[in-house]
Amino acid sequence: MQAPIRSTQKQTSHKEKTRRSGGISNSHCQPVLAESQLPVMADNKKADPGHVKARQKTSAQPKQKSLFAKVCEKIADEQAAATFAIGGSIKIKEAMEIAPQQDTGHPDHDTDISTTSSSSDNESLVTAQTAITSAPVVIRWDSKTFDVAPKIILPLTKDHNAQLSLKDLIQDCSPVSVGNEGKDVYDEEYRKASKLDETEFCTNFCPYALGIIDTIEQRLLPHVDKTLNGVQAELYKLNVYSGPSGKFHAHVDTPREQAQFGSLVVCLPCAHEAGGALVVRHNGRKHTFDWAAEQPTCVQWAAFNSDCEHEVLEVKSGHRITLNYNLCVSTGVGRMAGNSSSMSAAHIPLYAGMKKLLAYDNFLSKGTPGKWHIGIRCSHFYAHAGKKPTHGLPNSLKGIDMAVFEVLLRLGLAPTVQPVLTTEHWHDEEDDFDEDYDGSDDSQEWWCSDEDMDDSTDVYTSDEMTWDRDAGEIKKILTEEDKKQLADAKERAELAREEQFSRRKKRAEDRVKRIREFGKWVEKKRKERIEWEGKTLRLTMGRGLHTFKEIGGISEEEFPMSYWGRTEKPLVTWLTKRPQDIKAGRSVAMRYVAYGNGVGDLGLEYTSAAILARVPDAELRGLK
Ligand SMILES: O=C(O)CCC(=O)C(=O)O
Ligand SMILES: [Fe+2]
Repeated sequence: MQAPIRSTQKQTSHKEKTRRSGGISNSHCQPVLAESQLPVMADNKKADPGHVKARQKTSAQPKQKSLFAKVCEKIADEQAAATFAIGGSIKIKEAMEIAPQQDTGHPDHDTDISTTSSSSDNESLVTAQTAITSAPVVIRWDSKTFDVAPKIILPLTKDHNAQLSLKDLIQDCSPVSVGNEGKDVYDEEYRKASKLDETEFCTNFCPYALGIIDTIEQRLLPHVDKTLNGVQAELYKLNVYSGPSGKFHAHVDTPREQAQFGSLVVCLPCAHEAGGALVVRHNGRKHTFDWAAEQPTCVQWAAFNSDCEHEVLEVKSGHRITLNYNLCVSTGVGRMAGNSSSMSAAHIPLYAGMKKLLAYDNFLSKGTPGKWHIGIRCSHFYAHAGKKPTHGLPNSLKGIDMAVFEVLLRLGLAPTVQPVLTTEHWHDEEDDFDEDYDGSDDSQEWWCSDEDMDDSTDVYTSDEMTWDRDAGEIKKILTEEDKKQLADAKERAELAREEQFSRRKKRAEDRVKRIREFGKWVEKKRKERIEWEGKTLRLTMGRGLHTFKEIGGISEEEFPMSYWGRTEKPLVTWLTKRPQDIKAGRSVAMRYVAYGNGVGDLGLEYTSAAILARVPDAELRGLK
């Protein structure tokens, strides 16, 4: 078991957790980057770099600024509107239509033909709709009482045995603990539920066969050629939330695998009369899946990106029985990100806007060519450390983040995903400041301390004798000549010491001067942050992703330096605003991991990540 990273982190109170919800409800099936929403793409002809170049001499700067602002705005809009949770409902084939041996879980495709009359010409129109239905769901499980594995078929029939099988199932489930600082704890205030682990039951229910996984793939991972990747749903629990008080407080799922991008909850057809809604929140939006009403005639499901906060509201009565799956990206026959020959990134509206922006030869023209980067803060959080060196990123980028990545890749900007370690620090562009500079004005003191000086001579003298350092002994009583030579040596050493001292002093003074100038620069930049080219604030970025390392009792400030080492400091023009919530979100994710839905896997945590892309200078972009 791994120790929680940054054990100094405080736990969030339940109240605090539940307070952090937004109130805006959004359509959960909105496609990412809908064409109609991007103003800069409206005219294909204008998106052509040649046209742009010809026209830009006259009023390029204001146009470029406004295009830049539009692209930034577009990314923000898309991040705000991107799909983070979807759901659906599948009717159970009428019990009477099912022969006893038909509990295979394979779907039936019913053709439902309806006829409507056209009012204008009396012609009949026939529409056919294929609806998938599910067979009743069968669960067999390890009994604590019987040798033979009992089974339950949902929905329950009215007969007495069926009711008994529900009672047996509930009895054989164990109370669910939560992971808190590496220990299993039962905290019914936080989570009241019971469960069977995946090794204790089996079922005929198959989310692939019912089209659920296809839907998830299209809606939550809508980015690349489908032949190169897929969604893998891994069943890991059966949960029962029973009335009157079954619930699960707001939390973020513990990432169990690095390729995990989401969670799928399937609510089985078993009556729970009221309550038990699943509420999923992301970026101030929320989506509620209230399944009580349609029980028990349907299988209902919800899938969401697992870094989104979610909770199960209190079940008032009955039993809410769910199957829980981890959703992982499977790379199939090749790497996912960017490896698709039939890649659709060029059709993502953001692509045209970015391309047009790059066509301005003075876009990002300040600073050293070849060092320009653009950066986009990811909309989701990612598990950044695991036992394996491979992280699963960029392959497991979620929804809108993957769409942005694909666009940059397609534009030849070689994007990378890097962890954002802190948003607090500002760094100088070129200077390599000492790690131990503490930022205070009296820091000059360190350079004149005695310990700091090297011994510049290997002879220590007194009036009468000499100490030979190598031989380790007093050599002889000194003659007058010796004394003179030693006095000269002492003088030379003194001079060398003074020279060294003033060299160091000068270096330190320069450094302090640069720090002060940098401080002023930071202030200036802070003031002009709104300006489009003023977005060069520096985040501490991890160079890359690491294998997991246990670190206990270390503060958040110490953590990046001691764990990630010296961090890279590219000059980044951010296309996303400095997000207020990134730091809070990241902390929240860490707290939730300490008290999340998994036990014993506290070594993993979420962090915020950013997509950085290097922008070649104009010549290499083919503009000069
Ligand atoms: O049952 C649900 O709706 C959600 C359960 C959940 O959040 C979990 O098991 O982590
Ligand atoms: Fe959860």
